[in-house]
Amino acid sequence: MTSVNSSSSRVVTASPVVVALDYNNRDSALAFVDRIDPRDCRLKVGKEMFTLFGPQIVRDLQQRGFDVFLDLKFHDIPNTTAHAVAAAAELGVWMVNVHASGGARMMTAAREALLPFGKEAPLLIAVTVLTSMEASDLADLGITLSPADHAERLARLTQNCGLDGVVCSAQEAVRFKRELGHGFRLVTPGIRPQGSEAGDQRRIMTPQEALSAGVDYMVIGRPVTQSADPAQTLKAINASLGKGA
Ligand SMILES: O=C(O)c1cc(=O)[nH]c(=O)n1[C@@H]1O[C@H](COP(=O)(O)O)[C@@H](O)[C@H]1O
Repeated sequence: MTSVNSSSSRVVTASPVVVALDYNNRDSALAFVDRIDPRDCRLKVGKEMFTLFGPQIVRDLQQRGFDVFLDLKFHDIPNTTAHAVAAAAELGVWMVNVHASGGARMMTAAREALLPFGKEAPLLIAVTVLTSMEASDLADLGITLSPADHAERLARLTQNCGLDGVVCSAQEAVRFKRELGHGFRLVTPGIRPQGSEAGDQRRIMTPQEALSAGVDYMVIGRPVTQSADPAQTLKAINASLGKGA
């Protein structure tokens, strides 16, 4: 089920897939994007591409009809973070994120910065514990909770600050949906379609497992970007989820 937003070329997709565009070459990134359909996924632009190519790469993707998740994981004093989030909203991105460990005042300032944008405001989510971190990394920071317990603590803080959801591990999805309610969005990396390489991801789930666990948006990078036929790979993932275009 798809519809085109009449005010722009933006296409609204029913797919929960967000393709991570991790490219260091603009032409390669756009060549990939031109092979896929905005009815089949949204796109994530992270620190590498945004640092190399700036806001124009976001506009280039939007002009092709894609919703963009601007994954810059802001973490700063409340005033600076609020202005950065407002700048992302000015750019018209679909989703933007901050680090929950920036604390309640920072997250509240970020949320309040989006109020003037009304219904046009991007979804505002927070990163809990990066999937690359394990208990010993948290212990180095003086945090004695397990990664899952610390992630839940940060997710609760995020919810109390009125944000829309969190980035977390798909392994935490069942617990978070139970504890935080259905409306609180969960965005998860570490998703691998059956038969694709895990690469450096450790605790992986298939798209179907992630959907069953309650994940709202699944970030998938290399299994799609390095596929010989990315459009077909995306269609197969969406079909496996019952979310075909
Ligand atoms: O914030 C992220 O997107 C992110 C958080 C995290 O904890 N783990 C993680 O893998 N990611 C990102 O998710 C994407 C996963 O890409 P693939 O491993 O290629 O599917 C990459 O852009 C990662 O930077």
